[in-house]
Amino acid sequence: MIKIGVIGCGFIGSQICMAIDSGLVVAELAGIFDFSGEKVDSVLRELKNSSPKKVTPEEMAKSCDLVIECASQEAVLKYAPMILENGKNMMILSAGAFQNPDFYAKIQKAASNHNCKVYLPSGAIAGTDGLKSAAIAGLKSVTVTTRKPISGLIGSPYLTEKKINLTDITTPTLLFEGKAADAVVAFPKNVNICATISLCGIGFEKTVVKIIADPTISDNIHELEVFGDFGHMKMRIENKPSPINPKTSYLAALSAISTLKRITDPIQIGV
Ligand SMILES: NC(=O)C1=CN([C@@H]2O[C@H](COP(=O)(O)OP(=O)(O)OC[C@H]3O[C@@H](n4cnc5c(N)ncnc54)[C@H](OP(=O)(O)O)[C@@H]3O)[C@@H](O)[C@H]2O)C=CC1
Ligand SMILES: O=C([O-])CC(=O)C(=O)O
Repeated sequence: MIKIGVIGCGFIGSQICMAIDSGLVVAELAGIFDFSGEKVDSVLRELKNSSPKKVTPEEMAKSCDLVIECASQEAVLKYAPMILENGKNMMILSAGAFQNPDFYAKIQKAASNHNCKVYLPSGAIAGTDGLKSAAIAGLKSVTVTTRKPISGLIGSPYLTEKKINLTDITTPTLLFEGKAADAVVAFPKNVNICATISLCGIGFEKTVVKIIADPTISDNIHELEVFGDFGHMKMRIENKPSPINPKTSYLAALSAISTLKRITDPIQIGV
């Protein structure tokens, strides 16, 4: 059975651990890690059938077959090269780390040299299948518009930098419009989806991102609009936020679990 290590025991990490523990994903939960010992202990208390070890990412890189990052872009930068150089596969949720082209190239080289795979789930969006197919023929434009309630945007570095006080916002307000490369740095915990879209489509420099703070909604709403030789595509998704981390949509955790099932299931269905 494939041995899994999980870095990050917040919303997505805990959902992944529970999916393995319940048998929904047939794998061994071998190791878990988080900055916070309390979050690790909280996951351990929930588990009924698994007894993962509390280990460091360095130890996971030796003892696990697949390490799942569901922590932060910093965690990807810090641990992904080392894990791949140990010949271990990875799943990465904090896809915004790939906005740095040198880092992307480093990861590509490490995975290729060590014969391992890096899986990026579609996360909190839909439409990556169509976008990837459309990109083969050439794309004219890709635009992502993200609307989040105030609670889902708190703490973003861009707000501090621009001295934007979210409590002053009483109507839907465009906070950011620019390229995906800047969006994933300005809102590192909010628009990792834009990194995934960039990688499937026309890249971080050409993908246009709009981020709207909307005090009138309770869902995380993402819209994708693509023009290209294939035609025109529109996708809109209204995501329920996680009850424990309102920045993150429930679908992001489900997508990670679905990707894990695709990796571990002997029968592959669909894309
Ligand atoms: N690809 C996609 O579509 C999506 C990606 N995401 C991204 O996935 C990641 C996980 O999301 P979620 O579970 O909701 O996040 P949470 O904040 O709920 O959990 C992340 C946990 O990882 C910890 N952590 C962060 N950095 C490190 C590190 N370097 N080493 C060890 N632990 C670390 C955090 O600690 P602390 O709180 O102390 O920082 C926290 O306990 C985030 O980066 C998020 O932005 C989320 C939604 C969609
Ligand atoms: O979960 C979401 O709605 C999107 C998100 O936070 C991200 O892409 O980082």
